[in-house]
Amino acid sequence: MKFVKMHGLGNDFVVVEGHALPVDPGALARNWCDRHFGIGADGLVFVLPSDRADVQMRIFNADGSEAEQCGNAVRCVGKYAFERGLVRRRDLVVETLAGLQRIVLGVNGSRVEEVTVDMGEPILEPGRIPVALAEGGTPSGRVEAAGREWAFTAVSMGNPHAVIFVDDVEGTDVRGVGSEVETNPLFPNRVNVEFVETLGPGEIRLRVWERGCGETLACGTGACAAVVAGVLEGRSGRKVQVHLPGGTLKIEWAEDGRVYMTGPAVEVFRGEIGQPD
Ligand SMILES: N[C@@H](CCC[C@H](N)C(=O)O)C(=O)O
Repeated sequence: MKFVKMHGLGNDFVVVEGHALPVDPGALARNWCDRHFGIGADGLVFVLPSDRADVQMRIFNADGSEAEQCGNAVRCVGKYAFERGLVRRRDLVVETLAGLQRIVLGVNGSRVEEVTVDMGEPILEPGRIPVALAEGGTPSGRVEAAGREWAFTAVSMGNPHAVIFVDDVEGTDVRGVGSEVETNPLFPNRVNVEFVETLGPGEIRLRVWERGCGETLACGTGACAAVVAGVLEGRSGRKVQVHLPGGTLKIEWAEDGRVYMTGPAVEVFRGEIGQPD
C-alpha cells in the first residue's frame, strides 16, 4: 500500500488514499504508527471519496481507536487533495465524522504552505461533549489525578477535550496527569487533555496529552478547545497565538460563533508498506 508521511507542527500522520476503509483500520493504525516496528506516527489518516464534500477524512489514533476529528490532519488532507489534483480549487470541504469542514488553502506556486480551517462551533453541552457534569452554565468541574484535584473546562470540537489551566506548563507532569484524566470515568469516551499557561490575552503556551496516542508536539482541536475555555473562563481573548512544542497555531473564536484555525501542513516522505504479518 502506498502512503505519504505528513505532519502539522510535528503532530505526524501516515496518510493513505483509497476508495473505502480497509477491513481492520484500527489494527493497521496500531502496526503502522508504531515508532519501532512500523512507520511511526501519532495517527493513520485515510483520504476517501465523499458524496457530500470534496473528500472524506477518517483518522485512527496510534492505539487503533477512531477519532471524530483532527485539526492538524484536516490541514494535511487539504494539502494532499490539492497537490495531487483531487481538488483544483483553493477552498474545499472535507467530510469528517464530526461534520463538514470548510478549508482555505494558502498556496505558493503549486505548493500548499498554510491552511485555514473553519472548525465549526464548539459544543458545550455536557451530554454532547460527553462529560458527566450537570447541564447548564460553563461545563467546568474538578477531576482527581496524580494525587490532587485539577479544575477543568470541558469542550468538544467534534472530539472531547478537558482544558486545565496551570502556572507553569513546562513543569507540569503532562504524562502523569494526562493519562489519568484521559481514562477518568467522568469522560465516557475518554478525553484529550490540554495544559494551558496564559502568557497574555492573545498568547498561550499549550501541551496536550492526546486520547489514544499520548503527548504530541501539537493538537489542532486541542488548541481550539484551549482558546474556547480561555474565553469562557475569562483568561484569554478570542484571537490567540497558541505556542505548542512543535510550533505556533493561530486560533480565533470569531463573533459568528465558529472557531478558525490557521497553521502549516508538511509532507515529509512517501513510501510503500505491506500488510503486517
Ligand atoms: N491531534 C489531533 C487530534 C487527534 C485525535 C485525538 N487524539 C482524539 O482521539 O480525539 C488534532 O490536531 O486535533
